[in-house]
Amino acid sequence: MIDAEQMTAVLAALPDPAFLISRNGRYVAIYGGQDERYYHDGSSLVGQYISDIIKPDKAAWFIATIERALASKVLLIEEYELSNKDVNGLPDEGPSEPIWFEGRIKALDFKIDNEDVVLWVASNISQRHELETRLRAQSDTDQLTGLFNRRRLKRELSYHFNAFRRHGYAVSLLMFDLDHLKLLNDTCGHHAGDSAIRKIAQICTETLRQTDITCRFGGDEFVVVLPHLTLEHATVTAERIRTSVEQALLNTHQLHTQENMPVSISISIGVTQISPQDGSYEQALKRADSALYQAKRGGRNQVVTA
Ligand SMILES: Nc1nc2c(ncn2[C@@H]2O[C@H](COP(=O)(O)OP(=O)(O)OP(=O)(O)O)[C@@H](O)[C@H]2O)c(=O)[nH]1
Repeated sequence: MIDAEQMTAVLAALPDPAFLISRNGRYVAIYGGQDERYYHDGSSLVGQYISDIIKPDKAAWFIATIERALASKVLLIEEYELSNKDVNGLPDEGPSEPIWFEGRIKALDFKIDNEDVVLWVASNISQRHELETRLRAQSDTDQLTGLFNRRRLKRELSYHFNAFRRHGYAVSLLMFDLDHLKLLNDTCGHHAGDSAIRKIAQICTETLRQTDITCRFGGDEFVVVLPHLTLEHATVTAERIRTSVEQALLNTHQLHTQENMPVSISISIGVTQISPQDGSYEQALKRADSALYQAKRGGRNQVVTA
């Protein structure tokens, strides 16, 4: 049988810190979590109250989570970020960066010092969290340009379409496509085509606001979502992008049509605004696509509004 002394040693050896915390946020006890590569020594917390040592917004979340665990009696699993700078009195020894924790919180079915208590095990998941963040960013990003990809565009469009319906703010869309990219590829090679695509992405990033959402829709097609921009202003923005591209790519390559007419790389743009008649964002996208088609038919290197 394990004796009391051994039990104390077992609790001290727990790889992750395990806190006993009362309903009103008092640290009743702490066991384990003694590896300074992963954790700060929390022994100074015992007897102190969360509300006295943790910043108010985070403290409120801890107390609400404890209440939830006590009310539900089920195991709660929560992810949160905490730095030793967020907690008064913790030593500097330990990780220098904020830590991402997975908290596993369970109500105990007995009281300590006449108070309801939860067991809160806090595991350092910073490495896993960083990997997840990186993978999520990669799965949303177009590799050639670093812009958002089509998958992320759908999420953004869905969000702004719903926000438009709820709050009624203007949301405009640009859809544009390079002119004569096939000719550029065929004449100067695929690398030249790639670098034209990248240049256009760079112009968008430099021209647009941080809150605008630029995506490579596929191939040589791009979509930009412009929240809080009316059709009129979106058209001005589209024209600005078109002229910037025209100036940046003018005469960069000697291209000629089959009829030996000189051509330069430019973009054609369709512009539209989400309207109350749209049943889905796809309808607005289709409208932008039709406007883009009109721009191509009208001779390319132009903006058409729908
Ligand atoms: N270099 C390069 N070319 C691409 C990429 N994605 C698509 N393309 C090429 O872009 C061309 C797009 O086709 P279109 O839009 O019909 O051709 P276009 O010459 O731009 O003609 P217009 O749009 O009518 O002006 C195709 O030749 C594709 O192979 C890419 O990532 N890099």
